[in-house]
Amino acid sequence: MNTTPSNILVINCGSSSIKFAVINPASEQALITGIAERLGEAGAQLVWRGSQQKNTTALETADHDLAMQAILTLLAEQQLADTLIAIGHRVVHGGEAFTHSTLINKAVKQAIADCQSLAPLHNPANLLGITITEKYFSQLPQVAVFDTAFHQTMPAKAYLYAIPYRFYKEKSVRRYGFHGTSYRYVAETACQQLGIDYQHSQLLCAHLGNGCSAVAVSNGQAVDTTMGLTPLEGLVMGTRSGNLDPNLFSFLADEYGYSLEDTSRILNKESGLLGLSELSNDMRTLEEAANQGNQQAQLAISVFCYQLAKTLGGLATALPRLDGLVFTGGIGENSSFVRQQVIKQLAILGFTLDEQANQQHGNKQGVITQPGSTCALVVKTDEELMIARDTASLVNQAPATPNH
Ligand SMILES: Nc1ncnc2c1ncn2[C@@H]1O[C@H](COP(=O)(O)OP(=O)(O)O)[C@@H](O)[C@H]1O
Ligand SMILES: CC(=O)OP(=O)(O)O
Ligand SMILES: [Mg+2]
Repeated sequence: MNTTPSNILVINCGSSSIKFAVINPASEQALITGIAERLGEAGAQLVWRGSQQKNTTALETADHDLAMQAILTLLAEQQLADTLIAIGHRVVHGGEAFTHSTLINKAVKQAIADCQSLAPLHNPANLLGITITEKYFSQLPQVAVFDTAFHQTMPAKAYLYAIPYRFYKEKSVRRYGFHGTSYRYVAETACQQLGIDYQHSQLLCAHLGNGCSAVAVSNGQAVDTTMGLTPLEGLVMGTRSGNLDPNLFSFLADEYGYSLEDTSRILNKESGLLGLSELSNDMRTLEEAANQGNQQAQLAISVFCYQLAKTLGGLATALPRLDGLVFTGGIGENSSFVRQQVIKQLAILGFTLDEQANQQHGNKQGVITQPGSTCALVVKTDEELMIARDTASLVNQAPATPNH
């Protein structure tokens, strides 16, 4: 094994999980990937994969701190701890302060903390991940890679809400957009696959995971997107409602006596596919139930697909032409049914599905439309690789000592 330190530890710290990967930036290979999940509950566990099969270790009721210790022990056992040169973190909300990834110092941590209320499901956990890794890897530089950064090229007509302008001037209330790290990766990869120049490409990309969003990318720059001030706006998601009438807050207050907090929780955690189906936030579970005749599961999927197609149609107006529609994220990469429904609904944009290719690309990359159709394709996202690339490039330019 090459013992010269050269690898990047990538951390995506969520509210109940820590996803991690060790990636060699030269070969772009992941040497280990894993997740410490169900943190804070009974049944917390560490699931990881090196060069061989999947391994699972029970963590009892570990919190984030204990989980990080377990990850560190694992990396030491796998002889990877001493090969690290830096740590890259996914940070969901960077506000207007960050247009690119950045080395983490005190001021950066403060700026991330300042955005906590704008991404309450994500930023507090991301910051916790940074604080904990600083404790265990105090000698290593750390980098923050923001979901919002890619969208900072949007023009004002796309990012402003039609509310009194002072809210933008005083508190930066605007549309930010998320999943930018995924979009940078899939948009570039799609262009490579289609043999077109990224800097002169016109793309729509839909990242459909637990959170779902879409973006219009013109000449390599984001020009409009669906998520907003927070990751609640836009498409129907696993547990998030996406777009609705903001008067719902006062309606539910009058009718049910719900506080702002109650309705906010409902819209973020109890809505979307879960709320409509009253069964699950997981598309796989819903597709199985729908196939067995569960009508609410069928309804939830049809709302998801219709709203997605309608929104993509709207986003297409931000582009002068359309070179490709990219599906990515767990649903985008795996659900041939969702892709089929969306492409059919978008016939007006010149899409004709290749049914066989769509089925075959169940879990692969490739074009899923017929020759002569507007192109749609599946690209497997790799946010971890993007984070490793950004981290390696910032660390290579930076002074050796971190500035915590
Ligand atoms: N084979 C599949 N068919 C349909 N949906 C799938 C399939 N595999 C994964 N998914 C869905 O992908 C979603 C999770 O996406 P993922 O990108 O892994 O989430 P996260 O945002 O947490 O990273 C879930 O709704 C899951 O059901
Ligand atoms: C911003 C966002 O929704 O992220 P995720 O899909 O990881 O929940
Ligand atoms: Mg994801």
